[in-house]
Amino acid sequence: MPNRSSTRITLRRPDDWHLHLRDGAMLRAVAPHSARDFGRAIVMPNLVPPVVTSEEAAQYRDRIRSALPAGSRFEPLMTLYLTEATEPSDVARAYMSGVAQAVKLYPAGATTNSHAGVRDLEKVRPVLERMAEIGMPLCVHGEVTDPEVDIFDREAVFIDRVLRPLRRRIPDLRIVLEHVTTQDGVDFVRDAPRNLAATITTHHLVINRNAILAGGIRPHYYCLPVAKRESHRIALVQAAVSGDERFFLGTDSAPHLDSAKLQPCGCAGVFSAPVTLPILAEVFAAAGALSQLEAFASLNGPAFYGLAPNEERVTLVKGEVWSPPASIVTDEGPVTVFDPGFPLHWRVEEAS
Ligand SMILES: NC(=O)N[C@@H](CC(=O)O)C(=O)O
Ligand SMILES: [Zn+2]
Ligand SMILES: [Zn+2]
Repeated sequence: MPNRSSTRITLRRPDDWHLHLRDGAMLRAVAPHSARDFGRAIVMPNLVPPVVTSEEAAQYRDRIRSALPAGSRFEPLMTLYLTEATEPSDVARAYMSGVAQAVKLYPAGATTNSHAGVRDLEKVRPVLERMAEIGMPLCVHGEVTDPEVDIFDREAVFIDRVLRPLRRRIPDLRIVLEHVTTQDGVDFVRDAPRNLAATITTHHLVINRNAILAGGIRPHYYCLPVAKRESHRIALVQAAVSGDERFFLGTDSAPHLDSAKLQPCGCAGVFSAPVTLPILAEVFAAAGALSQLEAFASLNGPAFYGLAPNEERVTLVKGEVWSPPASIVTDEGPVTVFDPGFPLHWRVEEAS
């Protein structure tokens, strides 16, 4: 058990329940960073073109495995990108055969590579009903795309316009509200039955919207859903450290080349995989809740997905302040690593 006052904590190896690994050169550059610290990850399907069918998911899983360091035991858990043409039978086959653990709902236009997503939820109702029957989770990017809705309100409006009606129509559907960013989202999950959960990212536990906009514009803090005001960040920290099994880590580590972020219209995404565990240790320690880190990062996620926690352990050690690399290199250029804006004392102890 993690010891509250100690300078070392040992946990079951954490998993990442929302991760973007991309493909090609980017995949090869980022996969080892997740594989070093995490046991498993739910891998997002928003490639170009997206990972829609069970066959595409199986092929993508092979490409991920080939990008892992030799001997790595990291396990990619695959998701299918829900389109209005998705076949219920293909989804069920992917789940039953273990090729995919979940289906991902992107409202068309809500985020990076979401244009092939869903415009009319009625069209995918047969898929969702089938998923409810077999217990397959639906991961949801929870933002409306209505341009009339203020970007800071898109999650709260999505909950009222889309999630509440969906819960009434298909109450048995298991849902993960991905990268929850608001008090509204936290309350919605807390008040719901146990078949609804939420992931919380590393960066939304650390930054509020000032990080993006105050004192100069900082594209590396721009992601979707966009960070909200401080009271929402505090609500997320409280949910994460509460031990409530419906909240668990999904880093949403979403690498983009610096050349794509640093544009007049830069893309959304924060790359946090290499620094997530040290940052989480700081956040949980500051909240006096190091003892809850294992529940958030290593236990609650597998419980929701019906999997056992990892047998392996990792140890985090508190010591001198250290500086993580500001960026990583890929064959196509650098990718900036999330800077939490505070010093890091914790490190993952290297296996001896
Ligand atoms: N979170 C982001 O800002 N971006 C993600 C997409 C997503 O998770 O919405 C990406 O793929 O870049
Ligand atoms: Zn998303
Ligand atoms: Zn994401």
